[in-house]
Amino acid sequence: MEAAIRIEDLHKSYGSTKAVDGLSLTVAPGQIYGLLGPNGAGKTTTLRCLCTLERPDRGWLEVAGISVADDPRAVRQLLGYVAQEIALDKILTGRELLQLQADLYHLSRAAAREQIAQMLELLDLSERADERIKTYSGGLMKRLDLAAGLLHNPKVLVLDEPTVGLDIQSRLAVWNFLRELRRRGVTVLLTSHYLEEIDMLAARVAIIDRGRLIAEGTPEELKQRVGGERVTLRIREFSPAAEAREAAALLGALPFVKEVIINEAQGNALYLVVAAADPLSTVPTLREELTRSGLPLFGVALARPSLDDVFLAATGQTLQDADLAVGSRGKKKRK
Ligand SMILES: Nc1ncnc2c1ncn2[C@@H]1O[C@H](COP(=O)(O)OP(=O)(O)OP(=O)(O)O)[C@@H](O)[C@H]1O
Repeated sequence: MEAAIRIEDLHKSYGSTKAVDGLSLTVAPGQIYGLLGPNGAGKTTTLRCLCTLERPDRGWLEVAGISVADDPRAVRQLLGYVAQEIALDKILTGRELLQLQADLYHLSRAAAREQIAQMLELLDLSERADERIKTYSGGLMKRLDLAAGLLHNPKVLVLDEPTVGLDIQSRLAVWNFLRELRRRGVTVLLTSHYLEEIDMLAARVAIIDRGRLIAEGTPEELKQRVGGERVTLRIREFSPAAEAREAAALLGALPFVKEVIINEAQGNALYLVVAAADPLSTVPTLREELTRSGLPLFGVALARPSLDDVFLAATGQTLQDADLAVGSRGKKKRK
């Protein structure tokens, strides 16, 4: 079957910043595909290259078998793109904005009326459709933005952080909307910071960091690949690095400990992957081992593997920590 989206060896730099560094991925038709990664990982740049808004330095991009470089107009017809920032004319009512969008896409009057009614319904906007956009909450604006992106019935919908900063009611509306699109066979490529969201909605996920693919598969596969139960130990609230290394070597030698990762961003907490049916049963042994070497134990937490563990296993930090690290380095704003 022909892929809905094919990205091969995509490269894009801004000056000395490598935003995307050799990314490849394939999205099957009708699939919801998640791109997960911290701030600055290159997600938006990838989407913008795919949607003809940015020219790649190198690489091959294809939508439903059509080359983005060779036939950008045809690709734009097939695609719907909803950017992270909302740019709506707030003087208009929701319905007027959708009508304007329908005119831009040259929809017939009848088709426009039907599509607009459907989209308003789908995104739970009908009640507010005839009020001016300036009276809408952020969540309502985002939903209207999504409706506008879908008006021309694209086969492939590209969404950049569709739920970031939304209240829970709007997030639920967007999730229901995505599930409905899946039912209708629309291919969706979406980025998110929210691990649970991708875990719940996406058939496959690509985890990217610094412009590179670090893991790809179904959420289940990825979680199984990192395997094991998780035990997070804090020796102290903030442990010196040398002490954390000593404890890691000590605990790493225990037969049921498969892996130890030191999380610098979390006060050198130790993330242990343990082979035990009940991870709680390992805690007394871990504690004894620390006590024997004169080390204290500040805190313990247990968890099943999550997509964040996939990121942690590959990069040595959690997604949230990676976001904070980028935040503190300062991120250039898109013009
Ligand atoms: N127009 C631009 N000019 C200069 N640098 C840019 C531009 N666009 C992106 N970058 C840089 O490229 C890198 C990747 O940015 P990008 O926005 O693609 O990441 P992202 O994963 O989408 O992050 P976020 O989740 O914050 O949107 C970052 O270092 C960013 O500062």
